[in-house]
Amino acid sequence: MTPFPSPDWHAFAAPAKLNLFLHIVGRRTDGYHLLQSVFQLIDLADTVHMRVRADGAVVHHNPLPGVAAEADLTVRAARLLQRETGCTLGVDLALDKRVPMGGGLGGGSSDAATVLLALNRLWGLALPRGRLMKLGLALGADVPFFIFGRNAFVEGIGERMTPVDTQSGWFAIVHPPVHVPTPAIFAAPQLQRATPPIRPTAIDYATTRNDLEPVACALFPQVAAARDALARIAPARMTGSGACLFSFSASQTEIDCVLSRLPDGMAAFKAATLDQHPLHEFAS
Ligand SMILES: C[C@@](CO)(OP(=O)(O)O)[C@H](O)COP(=O)(O)OP(=O)(O)OC[C@H]1O[C@@H](n2ccc(N)nc2=O)[C@H](O)[C@@H]1O
Ligand SMILES: Nc1ncnc2c1ncn2[C@@H]1O[C@H](COP(=O)(O)OP(=O)(O)O)[C@@H](O)[C@H]1O
Repeated sequence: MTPFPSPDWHAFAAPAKLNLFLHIVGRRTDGYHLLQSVFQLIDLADTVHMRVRADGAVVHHNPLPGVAAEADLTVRAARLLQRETGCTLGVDLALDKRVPMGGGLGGGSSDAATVLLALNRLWGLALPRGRLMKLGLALGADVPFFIFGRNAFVEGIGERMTPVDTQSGWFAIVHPPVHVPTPAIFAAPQLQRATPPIRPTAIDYATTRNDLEPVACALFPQVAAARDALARIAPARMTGSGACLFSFSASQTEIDCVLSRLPDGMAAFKAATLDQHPLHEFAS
């Protein structure tokens, strides 16, 4: 449902992602960690509502609790695009937030990517996809993936992409009641930082893992408890730097069964794989 039912407003999806595995394979001289990961788009999505303004203003109509309008990645993405292109148009923004924040599901990055892709069209900029991806990296390491718009083997800090075919299916996603700060996970002395690099490949759950998971579980008992609860029922893995955990199956019935067996009161939901970002055609 659009909060602003008017023909001038347009609604765009911003899907979440899961990291099917995440290996830390090294560190850059600036301290940022080099990763290898398969990023999977899922059908859980925010909706970003936008209306073009002629006066150049960027106005956020419903800021998120705890995130000032100017700090919101949607506003930052629109302003970055104005600076880079000299575009004199502006935009009204409103968000239907469905992707849990700080869950390792990339919701904020996806909102930013959707703004870049949609304004590329609404402002008539026609920037190539590669240029939008470079711009996006300045907003967050996950943004280039969403602009790339296909499931991918991702390297570097998130800027190198190889498309991969992933298996279609369903996820049970458990959301422990804790905010995991990404910097604390990357700064932990016990983090495994030298996993041998692998070649871009289809996901093999048996030979891959999330290197950030043992650290998040050690520092945040709620993550460990949720992982253990899910792992008692089905294979469980953390996404990103946490806090969410997931389990995959090609069978929706099996995932419904997993969800029904979780302990009462544990926040969890179902999501399906996506093959492609809904706005993939907005850049070429
Ligand atoms: C690990 C991932 C996988 O998708 O996790 P999620 O954010 O989805 O959980 C991302 O790459 C997260 O990247 P990004 O979202 O940019 O991380 P930020 O919160 O900006 O990073 C906070 C801090 O973590 C450290 N950091 C982050 C990413 C990285 N590749 N190496 C790092 O060392 C840096 O110290 C950075 O200042
Ligand atoms: N539009 C947005 N949606 C979500 N978070 C945002 C947004 N803009 C800025 N943020 C900030 O980014 C942080 C990380 O958000 P999110 O992308 O949801 O998590 P993660 O990086 O764990 O996947 C939030 O805690 C919030 O402070």
